[in-house]
Amino acid sequence: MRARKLVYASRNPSESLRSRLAARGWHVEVVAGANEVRRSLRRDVAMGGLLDLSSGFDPHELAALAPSLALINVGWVALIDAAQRRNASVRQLIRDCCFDYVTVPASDERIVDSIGHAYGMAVLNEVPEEEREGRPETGMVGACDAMRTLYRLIGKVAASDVSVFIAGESGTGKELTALAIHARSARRHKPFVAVNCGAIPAPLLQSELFGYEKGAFTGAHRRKIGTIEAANGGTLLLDEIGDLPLESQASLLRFLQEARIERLGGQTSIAVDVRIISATHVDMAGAMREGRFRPDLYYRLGVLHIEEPPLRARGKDIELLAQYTLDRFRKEAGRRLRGFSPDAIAAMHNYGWPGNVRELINRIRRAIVLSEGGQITANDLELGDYVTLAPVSIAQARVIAERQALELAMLRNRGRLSDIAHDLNVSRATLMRLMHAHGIHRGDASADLAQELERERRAFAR
Ligand SMILES: Nc1ncnc2c1ncn2[C@@H]1O[C@H](COP(=O)(O)OP(=O)(O)OP(=O)(O)O)[C@@H](O)[C@H]1O
Repeated sequence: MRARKLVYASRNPSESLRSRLAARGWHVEVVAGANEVRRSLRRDVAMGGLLDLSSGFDPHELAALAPSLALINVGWVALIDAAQRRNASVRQLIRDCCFDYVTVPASDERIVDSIGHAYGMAVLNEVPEEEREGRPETGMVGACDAMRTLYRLIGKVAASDVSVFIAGESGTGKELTALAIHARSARRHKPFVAVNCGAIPAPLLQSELFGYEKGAFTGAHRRKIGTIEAANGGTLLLDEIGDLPLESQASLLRFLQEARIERLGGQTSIAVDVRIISATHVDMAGAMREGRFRPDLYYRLGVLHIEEPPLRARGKDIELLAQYTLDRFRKEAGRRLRGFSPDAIAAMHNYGWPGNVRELINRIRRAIVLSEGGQITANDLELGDYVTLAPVSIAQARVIAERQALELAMLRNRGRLSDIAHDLNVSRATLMRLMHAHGIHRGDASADLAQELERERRAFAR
């Protein structure tokens, strides 16, 4: 059994209570002031806390105690006298921070029992490390099948040096995945440089990517190294690659073929060794069909293809991510927050998360600051309308289930048409019809292109 530590904050500690606690296996530390309380608490393990308000803490001292009382890993019990029970600020403090209170005089036995329960609740708040973190070394949280597949893929991809294409809806974690690949690759001690191709005006993109020499154009007062050169030896993430203007696509393709760049206004070509990872939420098949993206560049960029799962397809991971976000930002609340109410959990599962993990983080951070109770509710997340699913007819339920099955099979099989069809036990023609009916384009893209990609990959390998 692990040692249970108890911080006993009192101006007048009771000897008999101390010995009763010791007899029940508690390692008791007696402290008198807010600073001592803070120093004796740990954040990484569950602990018990006994706050003897009846021994006389003034309001100023209570305010100083607030950050310690807000720690989620400490199960606090307050001791108060009858008069304090009528005091509004004491009542508020107990409601916000304590699992229980005992009105004194009371038997030592009663107090020790209450501390045991509070500690038990604090233990429940501990999320097992492996479950909470998913992949601690990548900063990625998630334990669902789709995320486990992603971790495996990241491991494999990191071991090779070919270019990687990451597709996925906005906010699903494409940049985080790129970072994880870099961090686990042989290039990890060299730079990781990210450039958002969609955010830089087209006329400036060439000089941003390739750099320029002094005097290359009006205003070029000194030489500037471009992002490709800045990433030399390391990894370059071309984010929102689907928005890359055609002019830059030609220059990028040339660089990929020759592994050399020329700064604007420069005379010499410079050898650059970078690994390219590109990412987009754009439907690339559509972009190529409409002539907005060069297929030859796409094949070069996408030797390996990763599909980032949308948050709505991650099941229980939604709760893991929510808890992780709350733990990360809870200090912004300035008071104790004891997790999510059941209606908040239900709403998080019912909602479709168009903005994916980024939206989840934003909603929770806003709720941490604005919520007033001890728990974050569906209304705090502005998801009050999603607590119960609107009644659905059998026909609607079929459509929802069908789409879900399609999305999951596409993730499992990374867009390979014949495998998806096999998985779902339908013909390829039926699969195409279903995808069309559900307006699923990305899978369409990866499906058709995966085959061409595979051909290209083989051609490169030869
Ligand atoms: N699995 C995860 N675990 C923890 N945090 C995550 C996870 N996935 C994404 N995030 C967080 O969500 C936010 C959005 O992630 P990121 O920027 O990587 O998404 P993206 O797909 O690149 O977005 P966009 O398409 O808008 O560029 C970031 O704050 C990131 O840290």
